[in-house]
Amino acid sequence: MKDRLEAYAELLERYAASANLVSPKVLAELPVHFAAARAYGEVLPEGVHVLDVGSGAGLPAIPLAIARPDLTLTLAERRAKRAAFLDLAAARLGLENVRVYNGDVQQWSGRTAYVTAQAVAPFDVVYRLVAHAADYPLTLIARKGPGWRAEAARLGAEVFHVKPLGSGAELVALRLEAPR
Ligand SMILES: C[S@@+](CC[C@H](N)C(=O)[O-])C[C@H]1O[C@@H](n2cnc3c(N)ncnc32)[C@H](O)[C@@H]1O
Repeated sequence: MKDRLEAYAELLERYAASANLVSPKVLAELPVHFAAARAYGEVLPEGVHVLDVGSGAGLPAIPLAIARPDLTLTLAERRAKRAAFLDLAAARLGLENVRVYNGDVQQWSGRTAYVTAQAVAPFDVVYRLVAHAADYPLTLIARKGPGWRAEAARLGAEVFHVKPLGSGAELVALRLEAPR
């Protein structure tokens, strides 16, 4: 069977323009994005559920689901064409650990203690989107550029993991022990 990451990259290339998925720049840098997605996995314990907010074309959630079949992931994406692509990708890649929620994550009715959100909003804004669904301690993970420390401070969250990803980006994980 073809490598699943390679198959995902081919799907992205095929549907990127028609479904308005990702820019040509992201397509050209896919190996960097796949490496970043693996870094999320380093923070996540065995067997947990993860809510990925604003999954877009599936970064980091699809490569993460491929690398970590022990995780169960909900991919929340409000744009219908992107959600349809996520459904298609999960089916073609045989990702039984992926569920797609097509809607605003503020209406998602599940519960979770692990949230990822890449290129969606500052940490404190993402927290407000998911607070209704949070189990505590709650872990928030994102790839960030400069400025994230102010976001963490606004939230009063503990920063427990920072990993440089190159080009000034860092993988950052925050923990909230109780609701804000
Ligand atoms: C800039 S894209 C980033 C996509 C992907 N995470 C990435 O890193 O390439 C942000 C995505 O978040 C989605 N989004 C923003 N707010 C959302 C919400 N409240 N509920 C669900 N999806 C949301 C948008 O539709 C968009 O597809």
